[in-house]
Amino acid sequence: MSELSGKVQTVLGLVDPDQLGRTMTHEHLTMTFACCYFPPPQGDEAVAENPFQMQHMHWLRQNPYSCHENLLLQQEVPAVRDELLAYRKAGGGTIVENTTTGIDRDLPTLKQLSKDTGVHVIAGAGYYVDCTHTEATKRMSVEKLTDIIVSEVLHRADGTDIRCGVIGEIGTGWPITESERKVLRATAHAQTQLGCPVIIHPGRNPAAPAEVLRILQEAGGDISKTVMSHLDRTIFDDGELLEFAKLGSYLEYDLFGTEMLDYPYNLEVDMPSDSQRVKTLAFLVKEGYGDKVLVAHDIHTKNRLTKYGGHGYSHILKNIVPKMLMRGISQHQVDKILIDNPKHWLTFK
Ligand SMILES: CC(=O)NCCS(=O)(=O)O
Repeated sequence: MSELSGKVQTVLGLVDPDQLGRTMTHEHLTMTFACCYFPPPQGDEAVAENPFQMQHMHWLRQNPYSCHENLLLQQEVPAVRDELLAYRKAGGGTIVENTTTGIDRDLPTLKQLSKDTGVHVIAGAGYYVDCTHTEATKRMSVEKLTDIIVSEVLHRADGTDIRCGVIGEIGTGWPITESERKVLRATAHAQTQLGCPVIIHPGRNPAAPAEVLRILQEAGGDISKTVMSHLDRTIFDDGELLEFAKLGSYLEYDLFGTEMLDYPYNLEVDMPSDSQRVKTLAFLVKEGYGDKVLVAHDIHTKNRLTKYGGHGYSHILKNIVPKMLMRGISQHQVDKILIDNPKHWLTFK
């Protein structure tokens, strides 16, 4: 049995799973999203250049990816530190920080933030989507990728003495590219060796989540210890959602706080409101999937920080939990979603 077995690995070391408390399973504390810049609507170029003014906040909420500066969350460490202190005060205990290679993972900063605030932070191993893979990454064999991912969890990552506690978010697009397929196979092989949690960013197509699980399963991955992220912008039909849920992964609704009319990466998508997200959680609980649901905000742009009038990392604890209770999700079930399910997922086998 490895020293990781039965434990959770944070950036400050191993902890007992019961220490985690309320956990957001998909956040970013420092990263760049420059890879996913989307040009502003015609005529809005001037706003995009200088958007951090009161009168532009609505524009920024509707067009978060159309302003270069908004994509540089790594410039906001002091604000994020304040947010984490507020998160603790609101009853939060742990954050899974999903920044992987390709979007500027910064482990020393994560370690310092955890030390400064007392929030447990769990870092992610592996690679984001294809457009962030370097030529060297694209040339690697599955075996080489597996060795790197295993080493980021078992030994250290990015030349630091810090170890990752989950694999992911592993980025995939739609269709899934050859390089992303290799990373998925490496993820499954590493998970087999380590017995560790895995978390996936699927492409923006309803078929994408199941296809990712198929690739992982074929490579020996443990689907019951895998989280499918971003379901709120990926699967919309209740029947399709139940079909997907049957495959056995965790079901993550992690865009709480994001309300926008036109989702630029796929205009077919109608981004749900927070009320609609809560309704879907209640549906999944009623259908017997209460042990599989996870929630988060996936903060990855500046405008979502409270400093800029955003909802911040405490939005779920402060605003969504009361709404869940109001819509008939029991306190016991809320505790499962916030405490028990993350704990079981994050504990090494
Ligand atoms: C950082 C990240 O991957 N966020 C997801 C954004 S998306 O629009 O839901 O794909």
